[in-house]
Amino acid sequence: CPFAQPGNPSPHSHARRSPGWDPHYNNTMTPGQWASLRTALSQSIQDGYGPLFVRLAYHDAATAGGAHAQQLITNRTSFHSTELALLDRIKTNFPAITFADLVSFAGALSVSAMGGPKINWRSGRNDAKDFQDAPVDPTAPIPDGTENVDQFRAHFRRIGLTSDRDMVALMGAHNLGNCHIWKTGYAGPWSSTPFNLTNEYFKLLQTPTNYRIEKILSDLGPKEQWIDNAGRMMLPVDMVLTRDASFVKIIDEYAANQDTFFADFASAYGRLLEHNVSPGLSKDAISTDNPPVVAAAVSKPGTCYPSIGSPIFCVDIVVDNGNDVIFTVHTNRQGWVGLGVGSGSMTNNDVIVGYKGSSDKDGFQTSRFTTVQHKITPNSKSAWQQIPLRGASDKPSWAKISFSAVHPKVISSTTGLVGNNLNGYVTFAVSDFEPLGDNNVVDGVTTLYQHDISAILTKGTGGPTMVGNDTPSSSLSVGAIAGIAAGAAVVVIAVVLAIVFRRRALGRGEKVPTAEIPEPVLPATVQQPDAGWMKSQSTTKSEGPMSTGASSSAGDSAPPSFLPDTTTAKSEKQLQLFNVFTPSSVPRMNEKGGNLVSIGGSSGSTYGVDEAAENAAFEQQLKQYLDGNATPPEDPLTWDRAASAYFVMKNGGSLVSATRVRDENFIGSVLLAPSFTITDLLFKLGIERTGDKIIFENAMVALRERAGVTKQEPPAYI
Ligand code: HEM
Repeated sequence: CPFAQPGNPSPHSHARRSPGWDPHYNNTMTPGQWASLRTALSQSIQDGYGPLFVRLAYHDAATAGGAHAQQLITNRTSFHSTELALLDRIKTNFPAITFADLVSFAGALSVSAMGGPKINWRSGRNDAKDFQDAPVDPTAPIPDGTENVDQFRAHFRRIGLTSDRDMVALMGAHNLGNCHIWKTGYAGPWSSTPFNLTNEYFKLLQTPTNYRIEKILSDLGPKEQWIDNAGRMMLPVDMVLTRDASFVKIIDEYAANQDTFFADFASAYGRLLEHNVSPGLSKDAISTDNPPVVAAAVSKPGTCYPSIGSPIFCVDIVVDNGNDVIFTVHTNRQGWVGLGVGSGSMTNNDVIVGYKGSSDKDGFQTSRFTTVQHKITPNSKSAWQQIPLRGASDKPSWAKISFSAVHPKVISSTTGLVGNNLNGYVTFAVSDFEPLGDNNVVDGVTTLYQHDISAILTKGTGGPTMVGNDTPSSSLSVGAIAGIAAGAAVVVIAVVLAIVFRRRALGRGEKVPTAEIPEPVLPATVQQPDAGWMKSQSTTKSEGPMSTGASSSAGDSAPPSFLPDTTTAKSEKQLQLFNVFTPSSVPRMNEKGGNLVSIGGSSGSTYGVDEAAENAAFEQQLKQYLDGNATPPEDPLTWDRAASAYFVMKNGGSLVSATRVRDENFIGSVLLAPSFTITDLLFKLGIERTGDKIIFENAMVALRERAGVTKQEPPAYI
């Protein structure tokens, strides 16, 4: 029996194979089809799927021996759902390939496409029909990252990789990709180049003392990972490698010589992908050449800070309609953001960084959905805005915040910037310092960056130059920023942006006094729509294209206090949420119905049920709304319990799996409100740049087409 291999934890599964099992798969793909498949996959890899494919192929091989892991394939709600859904789609164009081969080939191709070695790859994997049909126990556990040395070795031995070299080399795949807090409770990338395979992972493992424990809270429970100053992480299991003399020797070897790592990786990954594969494998290797250029995916956007390492935040600066300079910050951190804008004489008082515990849970306290546009008025010397970042730690953690300042031509009365003779700089500062409770105090800045403002104005963006760097508990103050800027002997607009990490989420190993983290105020019961409130919101004038009504313009005025957790605060949050879907500036879709908001089409997992029926039901409902024959649910609070759309919003991270977003019935919520760009929405809904984003984007475009809504999209932010 080809499957009765030593270490197979469930040899009896062979006996349960259904009669239709044909271990001898005849590949009927033509060379031309292989070439087209490479092109199709390359495109997806370029879009960021590479790490997902590498991991998927590993899990498939590790659980079902390359015979199509039914655990993964049939369970479309698994955390591999994004990439599986994509492969599903690709597969329809390549009926001659088995899904097992497709999964495996995608992994192999991704390795070389992302700068890694060529994998010697052969086709011939069979598709199992169901769990029983899979030759290896498909319920074999996938390691979760907390394994000790013995468990780690045992895992690899079980899948036929017995040497320490194999194991260490394979772990080098963690140079790629990210941990996703909503999938595993861990967060962040291991390396500075998550879309390029290099030996950086091993170099980093050579100095484990650069890492400190980071506590992360999410719905998946408290986790501990390791993090360095650049925001790169290591799982506990990665660190295990540094605690075994034999592993350490190999780490040193790979760190010193990338070629050695590549050779060993190619060998080990190649064998892994053939683990337990029947003798039906073709003799000829299929080329895994044709590597696409993925560098673009890595370098976008060019304004991420720090410029190497895990992006702590990325800033887009665009000149909008000639009047505003809009700073948009994408951050993968939670907490609060403070922004100060002023002339060269900024003082601590000009920059307010606030800290008021944001919700650790889903709910209206989270501002994931908040896009704040802050306008700096012509005569203001300084202004500020503080924004609660999305507190929910169970979602992909990118948030987007926009600030806008009036064009420096206008600001010139206070800054001295005149006309197009703009040779100033915009200075950014990133901080992970901790402000003092609710006191809104700036007490440290870690990293400074400058933007050449003339580049911003003439080209729409300026490349960042790092001008200062300090340790996390830096003594550099905002005053120091102004000093550095002034020292550059140029007229300066200092934009100080401080990101305050919520201590509870990014514990830095310290316990947080509970007093600093007020619990979220969540509605105890479903609130009924408040007709009066709705009415008043719908007449609110929007301040700008990205305004949610949550913005404030400040001038030199004293900063308002933080929103208390009162009814007012709650209604403010409601407003923010509401505006996500029905910005008041948007013309009504039709006379009766207003803008389409959330559609509570389906809830729970939609995959595996009758998709066609669900889609039909959705269409029906959509039509009703558009025709004005039904009114969409108005109060966002009611979406909580009612709608799957709400899942996206409320439980977004944990439930935004591709399974859900791929189905148009699910995303009806997103709409028909043309003022929202898809890009905006992706951030609001917590959808990351890789798989989910693409699927979601496509689905939204399709939906819009059907609804006849046209909207020009700005270039993608990330
Ligand atoms: C004991 C062994 C291993 C453990 C415990 C482990 C654990 C993990 C965990 C917890 C994640 C984060 C998933 C997420 O949050 O999205 C991850 C990601 C990843 N793993 Fe592993 N892993 C192991 C071995 C491997 C191997 C052998 C490979 C491939 C050769 C691999 C490739 C990857 C890749 C590419 C990612 C990033 C995926 C993405 O960007 O979504 N891992 N791994």
